[in-house]
Order: sequence, then structure tokens, then C-alpha cells
Amino acid sequence: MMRSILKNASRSLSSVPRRKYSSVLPPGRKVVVLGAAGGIGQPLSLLMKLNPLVSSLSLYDIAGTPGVVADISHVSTRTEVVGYMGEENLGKALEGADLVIIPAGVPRKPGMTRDDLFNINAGIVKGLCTAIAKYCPHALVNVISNPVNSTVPIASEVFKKAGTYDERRLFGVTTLDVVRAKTFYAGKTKVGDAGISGGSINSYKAVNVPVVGGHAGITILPLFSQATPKANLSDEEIIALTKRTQDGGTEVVEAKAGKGSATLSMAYAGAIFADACLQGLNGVPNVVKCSFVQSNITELPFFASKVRLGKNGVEEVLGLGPVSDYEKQGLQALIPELKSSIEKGIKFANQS
Ligand SMILES: NC(=O)C1=CN([C@@H]2O[C@H](COP(=O)(O)OP(=O)(O)OC[C@H]3O[C@@H](n4cnc5c(N)ncnc54)[C@H](O)[C@@H]3O)[C@@H](O)[C@H]2O)C=CC1
Ligand SMILES: O=C([O-])CC(=O)C(=O)O
Repeated sequence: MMRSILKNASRSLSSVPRRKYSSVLPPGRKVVVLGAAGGIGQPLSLLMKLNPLVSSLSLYDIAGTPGVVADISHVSTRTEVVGYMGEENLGKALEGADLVIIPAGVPRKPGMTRDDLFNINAGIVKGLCTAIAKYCPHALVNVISNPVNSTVPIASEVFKKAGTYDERRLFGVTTLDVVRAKTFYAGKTKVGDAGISGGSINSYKAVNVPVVGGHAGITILPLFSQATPKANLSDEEIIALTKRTQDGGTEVVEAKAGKGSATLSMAYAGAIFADACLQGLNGVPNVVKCSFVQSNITELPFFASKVRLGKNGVEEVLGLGPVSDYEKQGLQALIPELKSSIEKGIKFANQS
């Protein structure tokens, strides 16, 4: 019932004669957003509606989906939008998915760490991944829900138990760390387009800063020594930029003063990463993004680093490259915390 009501909201769009365009457009992809009515879910869903690689957008939440679908479905792009609400409709939301994005879960309030979200979000991610294993076991999965350092290992264990795990298809979304590092670096150094006011949706396209490790506090390690275009920064400036990147989430949480965490910049970052995954699926060569994935470039089973994306997800996990002494220290310091967050996730998935 809910499905048909929501489907009506987008019927005018679904009648777009897609066959007419099929010879010029890349293959249509089904993207599912789980937690679509939330602070991240809404703007992220809008951005996916604008993505020409997405032909079908399936929006799922435990509450509030109809309004979001009615609203987004009026945006004049070819993407068909269908909404689903309630656990009993989760399977229908997921069937046939090429890419599932998970921003479902509670956000931080001031004074909390991302790990403080574990008790609630671990169970949410576990439940959603159990459904993914059942209804779309071959989809790429982008995990946004925090603590990413634990929720990605949880997802991997759920998929292993279900017999569907393919390490190439599971990603922790760390793109916001890269977006922040780029913004802060470009702002400080005036490299790239930074000196130009305003700008296009990707003004800092020419600027790149790899961010490795994980997605919480000191586990977020921006490699400013590899930043391009090169700029001369003092040690103190690099330390300050590193700290600001690591504390970027907290900066937003504090500014929102109890009303949640980053949603708009996260939607932007999530849309960039999802687009890269879709480009990879479509066979676009040399799509490289940082992501928290299964990895053997350090002693840890999961680690964020540059990853080459392809038709099956991760095609290659790229090494760290040359790092400065300061970054080496950062790497050593982050290993114990990241290790324990990964182990916590694995233990939770196997216990409960
Ligand atoms: N990876 C990253 O860089 C970032 C991650 N986050 C994380 O993203 C998550 C979501 O943040 P917000 O959107 O601000 O929170 P929010 O509370 O505004 O939205 C969360 C949505 O998830 C839904 N939800 C809860 N349980 C669900 C379930 N079982 N199935 C489907 N939907 C469910 C809620 O109904 C709500 O609409 C948080 O855990 C936050 O910490 C936030 C920013 C950056
Ligand atoms: O800080 C938070 O809780 C949300 C988050 O992960 C980020 O903004 O990087």
C-alpha cells in the first residue's frame, strides 16, 4: 500500500521514455538510501536524484519516507524515486540494488565520541546488513553510520555469516575527511581555486589530500605531505591543519549545539563517493578515492587509504606512499585505537 502510494508520487517521472536515451546514457543503476528521511539521508537522496548515473532511487526509512519521496520526486531529472517505510518493506526497497548507502542511525551530541553511538547504531547496521545479504547480496555497500571504524567490521561479519561477503563490495565512507582536508588545505595555502571566491560544485577539484586510517579522532590521518598542488607549510601549520581535520566532525557537532552532526557536507561527500562507486561499476578507468575497506597495507584488517574502484567494487587497495616523520608518528598512534574499534565491531556481530 505504502509502496503504491509513494510510487504514484513519482509516476510522472517513471513515464519518461528511457529507451529513447539508452544508446547515449550509461546503464541505469538502482541506488538505495537506508535512513533516507534523516539529516544526511534527505540531502544525499536529493543529490542522488541529480546524478545522471542513477535511474532508480529507492528511499527507505523507519519513519518519514513519504514526505521525502513526494518532495524529491518533483525534481525534474529522469531518476525514478520510490519510497518504502517500515521494516516489512525493507526487502522490496533493496531488491535489485546496485549500490546501497547507509546513513541510518543516531548522530552525536556535544560531549559524545563517535564510539558513544555504538550501542544504538551497531544494532541498526547489523539489521540492515542482514537484509542486504538476503535481498541484494551483490550490491556495493557504502556505510556512513558511525562509528564507521566498528560498523564496517560489523557489516563484514554479517555478510560472512550469511555467506555473501565480498570484501571488494564493502566501503566505510571517509570522503568527508578528504573534503575537509582539501578545504582547509586550499583555504590555508590558496592553491588550486582557493583564491577565487564562490566557485563551481567542485572548486577544489585540482586539490587533493589523501586521508588514511579510520574515521574518528586521531584515527583520521590526513597526509598533507602528499597534498597537491604542493605548498610550503611550516610544521606548525601542518599540525594545525591535521588537528582541524581530525576534529572537523566535533567542530560541527558543537556548532549545532545538540541538533546533530554534519549533514550537508556529509551528503555532499557521500554523493561524491557514491558517484565514484557508480563510475567504477560502469567501467570508467582510474577512479581512485579514499575509503575504509578490508586491507592488508597495515597490520589491521580494515584501513582507510586510496582505493581504485572498478566493475566489482574495490579493484586495488593502494599503498600509503611516502609519509613524513610526523605522519609516521600519527600512524603508530592510531593503530591501537583503530584495532580496538575494529575488534569491538567484530565481537558485537558474533555475540548478538
Ligand atoms: N561517515 C561520516 O563521515 C559521517 C557519519 N555520520 C553518521 O551518520 C549517521 C546519521 O546521521 P544523521 O543523518 O545526522 O542522523 P538523523 O538522526 O538525522 O537521521 C538518521 C535517520 O536514520 C533513520 N533510522 C534509524 N533507524 C533506522 C533503521 N533501522 N532503518 C532505517 N533507517 C533508520 C532515522 O529514522 C533517521 O531518519 C549517524 O550515525 C552519524 O554519526 C554523520 C556525519 C558524517
Ligand atoms: O562527527 C560526527 O559525529 C559525524 C562525523 O562522523 C563527521 O562529521 O565526521
